[in-house]
Amino acid sequence: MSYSHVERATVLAEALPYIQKYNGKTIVVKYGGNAMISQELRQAVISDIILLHLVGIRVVVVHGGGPEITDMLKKIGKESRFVDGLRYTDQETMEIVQQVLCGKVNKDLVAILNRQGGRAVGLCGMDAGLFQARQLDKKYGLVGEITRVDPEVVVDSLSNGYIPVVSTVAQGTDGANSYNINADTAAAKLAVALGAEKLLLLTDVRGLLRDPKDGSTLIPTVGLSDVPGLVKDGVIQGGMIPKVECCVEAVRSGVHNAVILDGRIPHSILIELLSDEGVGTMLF
Ligand SMILES: Nc1ncnc2c1ncn2[C@@H]1O[C@H](COP(=O)(O)OP(=O)(O)O)[C@@H](O)[C@H]1O
Ligand SMILES: CC(=O)N[C@@H](CCC(=O)OP(=O)(O)O)C(=O)O
Repeated sequence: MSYSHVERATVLAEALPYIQKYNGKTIVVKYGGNAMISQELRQAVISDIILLHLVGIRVVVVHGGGPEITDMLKKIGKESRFVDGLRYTDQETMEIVQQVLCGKVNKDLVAILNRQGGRAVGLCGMDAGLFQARQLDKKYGLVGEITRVDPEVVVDSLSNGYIPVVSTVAQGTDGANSYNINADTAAAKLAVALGAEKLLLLTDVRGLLRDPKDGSTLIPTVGLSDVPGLVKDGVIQGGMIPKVECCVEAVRSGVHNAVILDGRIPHSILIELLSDEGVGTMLF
C-alpha cells in the first residue's frame, strides 16, 4: 500500500493535539506475550516507546516474560503449573523467575532501547523498595500480593530523562526474600502510584471480544459499570478476568483510562495514543 504526500502529512498533523495532550503526562505500558517474542513486533514496540519519550511523554515500561520463564523451566526439566492463572512458584521456580525477568528479559529490553537511541534504565521491584509484597496465598507458593509501592526510583529516573523498564519481582516483607508478581497486576499498581494518565496492556488479542473466537467482535469501550454484566454474561472469562480486574482497579484509583491493546498490530501504541483511531478496548 502506498500513501500520497498529503495522506502522510495528514497522519503526522493528526498527532499534534495528542502530543500536546500527553506531553509531560505519565503512561505505563505493560509489555509481554507474543509482541515480545516476535523480533519484528518487538522492534515496532521499542521504536514506539522511544518516540513517545522523545515527544515528552513520561513513559514507563513494565514487562512480563511468562513464555520465557516457561521455556527456561522446561530446559531444567520442570513443567510449569498455573493456579487461577498464576504460576505456582516454588523456591527453584522463584530463582528462575528472578533470573529470567530481572536478568535476561529486563536487560535485553534495556539494551535494545538503548541501541535504538533511547536512554533506558532497568529496575526490578526490589530496587529501592519499588514493590513490597507478602505471600498472596500458600496455594500459589512464592507469588506475592503487593502491599506497598514506592515509586520514587521510577519518578527520579523519569525526571532525569530515562525510560524506566521494570520487572515484576517484589521485595518480600514477610518470610521470603522475593516474590513473583503477575506483570498486569504490577503495572496497574505502578500506574496508580505514579498517578498515570493511561495504562496500556499489550496482549495477543484485539482487545475484549464479545465472542472470544471472533476477532471482528471487538468491544471498543467499556465503562466500569458495564464490567459486572460482561462477567455475568461470560464475555469476560479466562485470562481476561484478571486483566480486566487490573484495569478496573487502576481506573477506580485515579488512572484516567486503561486500554487492552493488540501487541500483534505493528505500532498499536502509536495508533492508540497519537491518532484519532482507537485500537483495542478502553476501560474508563
Ligand atoms: N472476551 C474475551 N476477549 C478476548 N480474549 C478473551 C476473552 N475471554 C477470554 N479471553 C482470553 O484471554 C487471553 C488474554 O489473557 P492472557 O493470556 O492472560 O494475556 P497475556 O499473556 O498477554 O497477559 C486471550 O488470549 C483469550 O484467550
Ligand atoms: C505470578 C505469575 O504468574 N507471574 C508471572 C510473571 C510474568 C508475567 O506476568 O508475564 P506475562 O505478562 O508475559 O504473562 C509468571 O511467572 O509467568
